[in-house]
Amino acid sequence: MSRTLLRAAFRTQVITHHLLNSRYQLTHNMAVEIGKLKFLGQEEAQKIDEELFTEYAFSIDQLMELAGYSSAVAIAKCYPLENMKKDNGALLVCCGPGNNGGDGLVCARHLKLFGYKPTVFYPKVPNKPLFQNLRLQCERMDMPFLSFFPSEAHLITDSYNLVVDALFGFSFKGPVRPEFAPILETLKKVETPICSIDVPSGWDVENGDPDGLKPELLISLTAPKLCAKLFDGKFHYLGGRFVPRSLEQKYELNLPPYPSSDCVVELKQPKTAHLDNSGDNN
Ligand SMILES: NC(=O)C1=CN([C@@H]2O[C@H](COP(=O)(O)OP(=O)(O)OC[C@H]3O[C@@H](n4cnc5c(N)ncnc54)[C@H](OP(=O)(O)O)[C@@H]3O)[C@@H](O)[C@H]2O)[C@@H](O)CC1
Ligand SMILES: [K+]
Repeated sequence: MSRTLLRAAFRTQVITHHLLNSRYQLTHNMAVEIGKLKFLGQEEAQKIDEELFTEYAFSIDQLMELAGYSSAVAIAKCYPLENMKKDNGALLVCCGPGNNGGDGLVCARHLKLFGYKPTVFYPKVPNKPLFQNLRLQCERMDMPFLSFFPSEAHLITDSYNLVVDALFGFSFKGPVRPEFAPILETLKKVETPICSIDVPSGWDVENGDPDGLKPELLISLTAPKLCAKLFDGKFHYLGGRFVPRSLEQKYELNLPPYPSSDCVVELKQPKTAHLDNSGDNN
C-alpha cells in the first residue's frame, strides 16, 4: 500500500475511534433521571454478572476489586473517620461465603488503607484461591479476625462504629440456613449503623424483608436490585462503575452519570410505597 493510502486509512480509523468515544462521553454526560434507573430482578442481575465475565472478558478479581473499592469509598463519604468516636474508627466487616463476602474483604482492605480499623468476621471461607488470597491480604495488613460471633448485640454496638454487611448478595435464596441465622438475628439488634453491600443480607432479592436488617447505607453494585425499592435508610449509593455502554443499553439500565472520575454516585430515588416487578421505577 502506498504511503498516501496508508495515511488515509489511518485517518479514517482515528476519526471512527473519535466518533465511538464521543458517543460514549455524550451518554455519560447526559443527565439521566434517577426515576428511570432500572431495578434488577435476581435472574437479570445474575445474567448481567455472567455476561461481564463471558462476553466482556472481565475476571472476577477485577470486578470484585472495583465493587469492594466503591463500597469502601461510599462508606468513607457517609461516615468520615474523624467523626468516629469508638477506638479511632473501629468497624466490623461481616463476610459471607459467596462473592458478596469477597467484596467485603476487598472493602475491608481499602477501609484499612483509608485509616479505619476494620475487624473481619469470615466464618465460611470457600476453598478457592481467590478467597484464600483475599483473606490472607487482610491478615497481612494486621486486620484482626473474629473467631466467633457474639450473640449479645450490645457487645457489637459498644465496640464498633459501623458494621459492614457483606454476608449475602444477589444470589441469596431464603430462608437463611441455620449456620447464618443467629448472625442475622444478632445483627438486627445491633444499634450501630449497618452498611449493606449490594443487598441487605437476608432480604429476598426482589421482595425485601420487612422484618429483616435495616441498613442505614446501601451500596448497590452495577444497578440496584428490586428489593432496593423498599430501602428507606439514610444513604443509597451506586457503585461498580465498570459497565460497558453496550451492556448498559442491552439491559436498559439507564444508569445515572457518575460525577467526574468518582467510582460512586449517590442515588436520591423517589420513594415508592409498593413493589411492581416490572423494573420501572415509576
Ligand atoms: N456484576 C456485579 O454486579 C458484581 C457483583 N459482585 C458481588 O457478587 C455478589 C453475588 O455473588 P454470588 O453470586 O457469589 O452470591 P452471594 O449473593 O454472595 O451468596 C451466595 C452464597 O450464599 C450462600 N447462600 C445462598 N442462600 C443462602 C441461604 N438461604 N442461607 C445460607 N447461605 C446461603 C450460597 O451457598 P450455596 O447455596 O451456594 O451453598 C453461596 O455460598 C453480588 O451481590 C455482589 O456483591 C462483585 O463481586 C463482582 C461484580
Ligand atoms: K450484603
